[in-house]
Amino acid sequence: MKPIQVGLLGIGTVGSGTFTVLNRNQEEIRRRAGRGIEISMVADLDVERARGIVGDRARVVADAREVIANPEIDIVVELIGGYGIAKTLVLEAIAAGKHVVTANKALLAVHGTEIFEAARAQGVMVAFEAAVAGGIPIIKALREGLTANRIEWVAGIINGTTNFILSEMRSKGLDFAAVLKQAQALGYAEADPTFDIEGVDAAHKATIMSAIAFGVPVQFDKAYVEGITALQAADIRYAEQLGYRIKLLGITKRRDDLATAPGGAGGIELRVHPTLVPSQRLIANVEGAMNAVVVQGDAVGSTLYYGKGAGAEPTASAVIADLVDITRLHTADPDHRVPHLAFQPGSLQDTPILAIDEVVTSFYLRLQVADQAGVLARITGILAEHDISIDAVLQRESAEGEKQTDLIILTHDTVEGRMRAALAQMQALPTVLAPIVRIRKEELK
Ligand SMILES: NC(=O)C1=CN([C@@H]2O[C@H](COP(=O)(O)OP(=O)(O)OC[C@H]3O[C@@H](n4cnc5c(N)ncnc54)[C@H](O)[C@@H]3O)[C@@H](O)[C@H]2O)C=CC1
Ligand SMILES: N[C@@H](CC=O)C(=O)O
Ligand code: NA
Repeated sequence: MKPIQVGLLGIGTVGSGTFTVLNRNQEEIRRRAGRGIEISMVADLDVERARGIVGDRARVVADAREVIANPEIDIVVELIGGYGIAKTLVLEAIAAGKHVVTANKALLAVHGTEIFEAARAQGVMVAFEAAVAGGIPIIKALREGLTANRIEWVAGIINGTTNFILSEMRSKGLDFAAVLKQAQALGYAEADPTFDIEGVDAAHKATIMSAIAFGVPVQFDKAYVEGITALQAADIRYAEQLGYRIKLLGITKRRDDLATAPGGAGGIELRVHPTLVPSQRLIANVEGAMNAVVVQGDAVGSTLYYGKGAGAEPTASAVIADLVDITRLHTADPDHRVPHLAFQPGSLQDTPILAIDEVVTSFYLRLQVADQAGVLARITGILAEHDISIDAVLQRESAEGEKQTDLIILTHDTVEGRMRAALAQMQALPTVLAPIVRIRKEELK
């Protein structure tokens, strides 16, 4: 049988990895897919560079629409990125009856509903394993392997660039900007690296996982997003002393307590922020550009998925897995395929994504305070007034003659809105000398 014909849109980091791996493992992949898979056409604005990569093994064009218009092409792989031209091209490919594979989490987190609906109407598949945690088969796990479970929460290190930065800062004491440059040179960072360091990329991925885990539409606009740019070396050190590591986590959690409250509609937490995690947890020890995702299901308990979340060949591994899935399934009745978001389209629910004030976590607080009697009592008094209980307190030994000190407080779980009110009151105290640092903390049990 003639190999299935693939057209690649964009042959940068992931595109070139896909081309290389598909060629290198061609025979093995054919034996698995039951049919050869061949990239016969490539579109990239930089035609010369693209030709340098593919040689005479595929036709290279500058205009992606030539690929989409080619009736010989069965699957279009979008590896351009972003919400702009990529969206137009994906929708045009679907309209032309092509199956689509994409690594573009930004596109799916923001426009997924429209794209999946267009694909359903056309009877084609949109596959996106590479969009979340690169080479880790987390979409496969959530959508298929864990399908028996009522998923309770998902938490993960899902941005390699920021994990690389945090690891290098902690272990080598390196400077933020220098490590970011290294991450860019290694091909981990997004075209616009603010997406990485401000938590946006992780929020795109968390949004997709949330939709699949809980059967709700993708709603990136409702995600709470906080990156690592405000993180200070002092807090990484204090966290370590207290037995914690700071990781940028993407978290999505079902709030059954709200569903069972009188008149409660339930709710879903969807958030990305720096998080203190106990150092003994496996996920706290995930270093460098590696990713890891913990999924808590009611039947299976806790499962952990670990691997490379970025880079050319790890991401290509996921792109090619999707190509194999489509090769195996494209002749199947569309109703017999795995639904895009794991739940049948008519069974998605409109459970609300909660505002950050409604989220429940524990907290790490660092207050720079005047080193004088009664300060600690006043602060703990404010926390008590807001019904926030304290788990641990650490006070830095002040040097001879020093008039200020650092007070570190770990709290038990509380609703964020309550903490916000307490922080405002503490910040107004004349004995609190600098903006209070607050970092959320998760036990991940
Ligand atoms: N780099 C990584 O480790 C990972 C990337 N991704 C995603 O994969 C996608 C691709 O990322 P990279 O390969 O890193 O990007 P890249 O910037 O290395 O490659 C993009 C390629 O698209 C080409 N391009 C731009 N506009 C085009 C157009 N209109 N028509 C044809 N070609 C065009 C560029 O010339 C470039 O060669 C993005 O959505 C990214 O978020 C996902 C997982 C990991
Ligand atoms: N920029 C992303 C690339 C993969 O999605 C990351 O650093 O994880
Ligand atoms: Na993946």
